[in-house]
Amino acid sequence: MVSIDVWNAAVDFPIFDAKSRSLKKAVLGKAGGKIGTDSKVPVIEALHDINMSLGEGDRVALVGHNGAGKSTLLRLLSGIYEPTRGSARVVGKVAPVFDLGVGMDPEISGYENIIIRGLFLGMSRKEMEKRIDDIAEFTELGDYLAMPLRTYSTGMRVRLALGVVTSIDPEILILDEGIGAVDAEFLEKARDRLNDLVKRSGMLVFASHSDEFLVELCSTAIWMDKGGIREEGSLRSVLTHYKGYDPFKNLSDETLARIGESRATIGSEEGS
Ligand SMILES: Nc1ncnc2c1ncn2[C@@H]1O[C@H](COP(=O)(O)OP(=O)(O)OP(=O)(O)O)[C@@H](O)[C@H]1O
Repeated sequence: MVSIDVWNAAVDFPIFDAKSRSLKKAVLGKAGGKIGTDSKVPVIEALHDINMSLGEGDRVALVGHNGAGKSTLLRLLSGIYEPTRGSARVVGKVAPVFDLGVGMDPEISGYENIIIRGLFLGMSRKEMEKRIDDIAEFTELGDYLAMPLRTYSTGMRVRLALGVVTSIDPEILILDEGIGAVDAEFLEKARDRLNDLVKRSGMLVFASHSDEFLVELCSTAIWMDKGGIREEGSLRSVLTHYKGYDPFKNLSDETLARIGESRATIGSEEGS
């Protein structure tokens, strides 16, 4: 069973080369965490007072303005950052997907990169070798897979990376929104694979600004604001409060049917 528990966690970034004199006059902007100037070195409070408890089957969306702390929280949950204060316990193997291109080498072939990227995401070489034909077919890259990655266009790299990411069996899948950058046509093709990936994984935490993606993949949401958790609950109600309107109302009938939602207002849920 997978689980993530976070108790009163905070993540600070001390900034050693900032001009603290001008910082003291600054007012708190809309984007970004609080910049503390009490100590000699200015400190960005990227996260504060984070408490959360996630379990098997959770599909959690992280939403919030630029600089609200979504990526920092994902890195905390992946074990890349240690909390400055408080603690975090993660049970399960984490596959962090922050940047589809991370872990790829321009000098080796597409085939070799498939294996390397799979290893980076916690798979074994044998497991990746079993999947390689399926990934190759999905990418539609043909003979290019034998060429060095540096000969690929950006879109071709994304196809390869998405092929690998959607082939793994993660216990805990941590996704940052880079995936939104993929072209629409290929995304349509990747959608079912992404959905299968999420179904196979024990837990998903996904930060994105794209409603379309969030409604496809997530059921609950956490709204991050200035480094803290402002609201948590069902995806539909949190998105409605965050956006000021119900984004589910704009979805096509086909999408609503696929995710098992109705066009009805969320009034009843609000009252519960
Ligand atoms: N490595 C770092 N060094 C210093 N400050 C950082 C670092 N990473 C993030 N921050 C700060 O932490 C705060 C939260 O940033 P974070 O990247 O987590 O936000 P986000 O919600 O993911 O934003 P976006 O939607 O723009 O990607 C911001 O104020 C940012 O300036």
